[in-house]
Amino acid sequence: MITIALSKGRIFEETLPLLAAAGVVPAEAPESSRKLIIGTNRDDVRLIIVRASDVPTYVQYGAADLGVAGRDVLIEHGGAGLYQPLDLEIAKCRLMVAVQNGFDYQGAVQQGARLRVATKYTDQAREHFAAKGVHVDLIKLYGSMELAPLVGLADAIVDLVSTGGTLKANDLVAVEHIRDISSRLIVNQAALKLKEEQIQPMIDAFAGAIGH
Ligand SMILES: Nc1ncnc2c1ncn2[C@@H]1O[C@H](COP(=O)(O)OP(=O)(O)OP(=O)(O)O)[C@@H](O)[C@H]1O
Ligand SMILES: O=P(O)(O)OC[C@H]1O[C@H](OP(=O)(O)OP(=O)(O)O)[C@H](O)[C@@H]1O
Repeated sequence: MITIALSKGRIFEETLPLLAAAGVVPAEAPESSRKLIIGTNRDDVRLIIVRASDVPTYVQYGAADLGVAGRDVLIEHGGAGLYQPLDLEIAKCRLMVAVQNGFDYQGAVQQGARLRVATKYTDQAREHFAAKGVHVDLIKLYGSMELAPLVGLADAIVDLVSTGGTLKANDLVAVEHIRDISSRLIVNQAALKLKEEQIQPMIDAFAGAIGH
């Protein structure tokens, strides 16, 4: 049995065509089912539905053989025990620093001000500001980062931006680009050795589907 860990929403939807290329069709959609283990048309393949940030953990410990996770999540996780054979070029976005319209970010940085930064991505934020020599107090949040500057919780946020619609709707502007993000196929290193005959063809099918 091969177990693939996916999160609901964009990762599940954007992985569907890649699964199809490997001959795998889920028996149901996670949005319309409360089931966390979803069968497929193949007796030897099942999907488990977990939080996006939990996908690397399930694969690291071998509870799933394969998974799909954003680079944002993989960097925070650290990548221990994971083989990352493919950038799937799905769920593309950018990790950025943003502030409320009118906040003089460059001025604050030049004056050496200590900034309060709210984010879910504390490791990447810490590294980014340390490299710039900017002093920050990091405030860990788990979602809706865009709210923090509006209610005085933070001067800036570090969050994902795709269309820019969420920033715009909340009167925020992006001031720095940290990195481009896309999702990767991740594989448990031990599982790849033990189940190579089943897993390698799946990696090859995914690679073919994205034109590699
Ligand atoms: N607006 C976006 N456009 C494109 N890709 C995105 C966007 N937002 C997030 N992503 C990517 O998709 C991945 C999954 O995002 P999703 O919104 O499904 O989970 P999440 O809500 O960030 O995670 P969790 O449920 O663990 O809090 C992210 O890790 C990121 O790599
Ligand atoms: O630039 P945009 O196209 O507006 O996308 C950016 C938004 O997308 C992500 O949230 P998501 O839609 O995943 O919501 P969630 O994190 O609350 O699930 C991210 O955290 C931003 O809030």
